[in-house]
Amino acid sequence: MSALSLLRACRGARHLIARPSIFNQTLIKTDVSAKMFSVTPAVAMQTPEYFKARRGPFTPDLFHILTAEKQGDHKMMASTHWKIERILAVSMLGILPACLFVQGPVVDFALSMSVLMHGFWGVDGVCTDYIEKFFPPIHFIWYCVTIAAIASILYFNYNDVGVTKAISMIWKL
Ligand code: HEM
Repeated sequence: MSALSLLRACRGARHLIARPSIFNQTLIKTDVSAKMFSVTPAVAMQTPEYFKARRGPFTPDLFHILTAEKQGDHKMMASTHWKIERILAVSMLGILPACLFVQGPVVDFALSMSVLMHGFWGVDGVCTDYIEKFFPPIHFIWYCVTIAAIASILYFNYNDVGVTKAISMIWKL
């Protein structure tokens, strides 16, 4: 019964697609309401400069000069970086379940590095998109945290049971 009602509702909505004039009217209405509720230039001017979206061109700061960013001297194309991130994410689909069945130094290393690098790039992107503007040293802090995490996990893998064994030990508790 409910399926029938849904079909009827869809049939009723078909005229919306068949009659573009409906959309024109909607557009006109939207335009009117946009004018009614639009922010007046006086109010817009009150928005502090600091909170406005940055569109560039950017003045390179020390961090970008050191990393040769934004000077036409990129070490890697952004698209190549994007592809590497996705290849890693897809390979994690195999690495994570593999840890359930195989344990040892190779899997320990693969699991640690893939999760760390994936997490690093993920949070780094979040920092660039949302935090850097309000707190510029965030990348420096995040790099330090990541280096410390990599050093700690490698130390644990070489000098202790390794991450896969540790996870299975915790699981057995
Ligand atoms: C097999 C497991 C996983 C797969 C296939 C996967 C896949 C992905 C993909 C494709 C993205 C990019 C999304 C986008 O750009 O819109 C992403 C983002 C992210 N992932 Fe994973 N991921 C996995 C596990 C993990 C784990 C274990 C962590 C934690 C260390 C993690 C942390 C993140 C973070 C922080 C982001 C960025 C989120 C954002 O941009 O809002 N992921 N993941």
